[in-house]
Amino acid sequence: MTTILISGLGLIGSSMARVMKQSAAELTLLGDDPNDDTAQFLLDQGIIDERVTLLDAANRADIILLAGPVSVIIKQLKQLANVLLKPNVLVTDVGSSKTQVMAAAKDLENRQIAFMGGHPMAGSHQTGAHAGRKHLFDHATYFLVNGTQTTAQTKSFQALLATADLRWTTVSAAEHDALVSSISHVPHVLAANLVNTAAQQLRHDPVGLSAAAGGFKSTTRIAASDPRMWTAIMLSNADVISDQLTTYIDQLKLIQAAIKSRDADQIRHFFERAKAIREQLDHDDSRGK
Ligand SMILES: NC(=O)C1=CN([C@@H]2O[C@H](COP(=O)(O)OP(=O)(O)OC[C@H]3O[C@@H](n4cnc5c(N)ncnc54)[C@H](O)[C@@H]3O)[C@@H](O)[C@H]2O)C=CC1
Ligand SMILES: O=C(O)C(=O)Cc1ccc(O)cc1
Repeated sequence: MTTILISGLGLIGSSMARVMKQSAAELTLLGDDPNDDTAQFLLDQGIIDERVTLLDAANRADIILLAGPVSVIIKQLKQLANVLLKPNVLVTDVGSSKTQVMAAAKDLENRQIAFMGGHPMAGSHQTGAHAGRKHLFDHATYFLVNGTQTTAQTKSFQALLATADLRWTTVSAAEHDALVSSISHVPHVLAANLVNTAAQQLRHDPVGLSAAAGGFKSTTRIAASDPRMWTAIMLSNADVISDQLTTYIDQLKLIQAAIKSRDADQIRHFFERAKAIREQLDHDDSRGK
């Protein structure tokens, strides 16, 4: 019997619980979340077996999965370094940035407790346990950042998520944070900025945003994500995101200059390049790469 303790039972934590419940292993799933409705909902659904608090129940767990906001994960890693744990426990997380998380795990690792950084590259702009589902992570990339875990611990964690058919990808924390800044963190800033800027420009227009077609809506879907979660992500990867925004602003100025000077070749080249790359992404997805 394997005992798993998940702290943070929102979209990601509850979806991880749902996937693990389908695994072949005999599991006891302990869940920690300050939200009473969330915990009761997951107990009623049979998704968790028992509601606990992280620090009280930590010594019962074979695997501890931290799935709260990044700021909470960082605090919890420091707290876990001061409580009694099973000697072979694996502590892991799902946070959207990794450098600060790996640094926060150092005290735990110094106590010979295994930690492995993790990040599933699937989710939604929705939050909370009701939005969670067992197919949320199907075929997604799942980043792992090696800490002090053994190969056997990595394999037993991967086996718990086998039904999701994940693309396991091991990277360093710095590689992870640069890559994910490009494909997730900066796009979130841009989506929110598109919405805020359009709303500001259209504030006196009686039709305004209500006329938006699918393009505006699909480009900005993620602007409806949880502001508190995204503030924690921004703060945890601030230098990388800020540097990439500088590059982004430089690129924006180049296309602005091309539009202003009516440079049709440069404008067309700009769109041709993006179209080819974007179509390749769809092509790769459809082939399950
Ligand atoms: N939303 C997404 O699409 C993805 C999010 N992530 C990461 O997963 C983590 C969770 O995100 P979501 O599930 O989307 O957020 P969520 O808002 O749906 O869930 C977070 C949960 O953590 C709980 N929580 C807050 N403080 C806590 C504490 N002190 N102790 C225990 N639980 C606490 C909340 O009550 C809530 O149920 C974040 O670190 C996020 O960066 C990773 C991949 C995708
Ligand atoms: O809603 C979407 O499409 C996302 O991009 C979800 C997401 C949010 C945060 C992550 O760290 C990873 C994935």
